[in-house]
Amino acid sequence: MEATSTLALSSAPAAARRSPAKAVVASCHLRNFSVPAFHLRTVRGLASRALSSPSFPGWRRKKGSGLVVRAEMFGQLTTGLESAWNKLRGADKLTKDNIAEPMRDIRRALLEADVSLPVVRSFIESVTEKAVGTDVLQGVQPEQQLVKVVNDELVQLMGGEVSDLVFAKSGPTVILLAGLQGVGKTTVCAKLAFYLKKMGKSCMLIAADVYRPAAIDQLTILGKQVGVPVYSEGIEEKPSRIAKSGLKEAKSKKTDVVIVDTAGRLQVDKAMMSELKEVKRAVNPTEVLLVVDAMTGQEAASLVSTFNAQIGITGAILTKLDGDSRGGAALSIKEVSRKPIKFVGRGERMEDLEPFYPDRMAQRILGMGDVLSFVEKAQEVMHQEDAEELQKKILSAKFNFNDFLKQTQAIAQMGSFSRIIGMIPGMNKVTPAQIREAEKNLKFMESMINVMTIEERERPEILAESRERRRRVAKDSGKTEQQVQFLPSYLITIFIHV
Ligand SMILES: Nc1nc2c(ncn2[C@@H]2O[C@H](COP(=O)(O)OP(=O)(O)OP(=O)(O)O)[C@@H](O)[C@H]2O)c(=O)[nH]1
Repeated sequence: MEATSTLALSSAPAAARRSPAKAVVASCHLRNFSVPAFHLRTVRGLASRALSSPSFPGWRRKKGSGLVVRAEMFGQLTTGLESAWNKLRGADKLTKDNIAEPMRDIRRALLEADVSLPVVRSFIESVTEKAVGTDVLQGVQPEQQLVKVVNDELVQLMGGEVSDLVFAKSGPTVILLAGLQGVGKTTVCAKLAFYLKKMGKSCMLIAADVYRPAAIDQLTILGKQVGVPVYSEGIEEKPSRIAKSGLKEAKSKKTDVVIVDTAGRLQVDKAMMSELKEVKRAVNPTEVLLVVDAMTGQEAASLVSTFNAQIGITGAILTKLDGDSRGGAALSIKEVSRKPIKFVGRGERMEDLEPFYPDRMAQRILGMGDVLSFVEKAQEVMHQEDAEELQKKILSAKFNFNDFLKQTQAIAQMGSFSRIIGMIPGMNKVTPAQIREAEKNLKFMESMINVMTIEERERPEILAESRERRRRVAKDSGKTEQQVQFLPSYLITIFIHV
């Protein structure tokens, strides 16, 4: 089954102007509607800019199809998993037999994503065991049920809960960063300081990478950029001594958090490990975090294991996730090394470091917002036949004002607008202010529709043809004629194909 739900977004051009997320989503769907060229150009122009903005890493124009875009972070894995769900279409429950083929697809998708083989094996075993014999929820299709099991297992695989930074009970919290060359360690130092500053902590960076003078300069520049002092003694002193003196200074200044940048090597070697051990002994860190590059796939997971075995670490920071279309590192690290991913880097800007949320990551891998809850909610308030009828109407461009009202009423029954927006893929960047604005716009549109005749509601085109009708609607609803004129084009509907 293809459960389709629609959400009418009012004033798409205005909303798109404020939010790149809306611009992109609206532009994806605009092509199905007859909207005035003026609006089309506005939204497409905005979407085009949004696509090149850092908020949309991995989003691309699809060749030859205008502005239709899709998220490519983990895109390969997402596509692979989709083929598994598709194979279950039409089934009425999950059985050992009918999930065999979808499970093969999932296995292949995970291996192609560069997830390590033992992890894939245990994952498949656990999903199969949980999927077969689970009672399919009332109103949820078997393929949805499998998505839910896979989602839950992915969350577990990536550690279940968010793994927060640990802070020292007294004195400065010391975070020691380690990692191979070029993985983004120095950048992470500054990003982390920026993040902690936003939490209200005072920070100091210590430049203990003495082999690459440029690293000290880089840290100094980044420190300035984020407004955090950088302690350095040049390249003559031993890293452990620099770290120790830096910590002493941080203590005297009552700094909350000290972040130590260490030297990277091209590969793991004895000298690097013994130097790290020495620095660790000198500053007794609260957190030892290994910075790994997401693009190295399962190799990143084995590096975390190696560093943990040799120096003892508390977690990992996964950088360059914005360029990772496979996902093997994010999926393998916890399972292989038993150490959690604490943060992920998703771009070069200082803002592009965030805590690692296994649940959000799983949803992203599955290419969905909180789709399952959305489907459950939608099915509570919308009959299957209605949904299919509506889908046909939309596809044949016969969506009228009555359908629109029916949809807004169904949406109102599903809960608050903000909660529903949060469940929709791609809409998680919409702010509360934008949601309030959308709610206001919906009411604005409803007030115009409420004063229309039955015929006008059923055939929006007669409004477009008759100035007299538009004037009457404007007068009765207290709006301007121009606002009524644009009403049909505001009915830009977002499809959610589940
Ligand atoms: N796209 C993207 N680039 C990143 C990310 N993190 C770091 N980079 C870039 O990766 C490059 C290397 O980062 P550095 O911070 O210099 O790496 P390093 O590990 O300190 O390197 P060494 O000092 O040589 O060991 C820089 O160009 C960063 O801007 C990220 O999350 N996404």
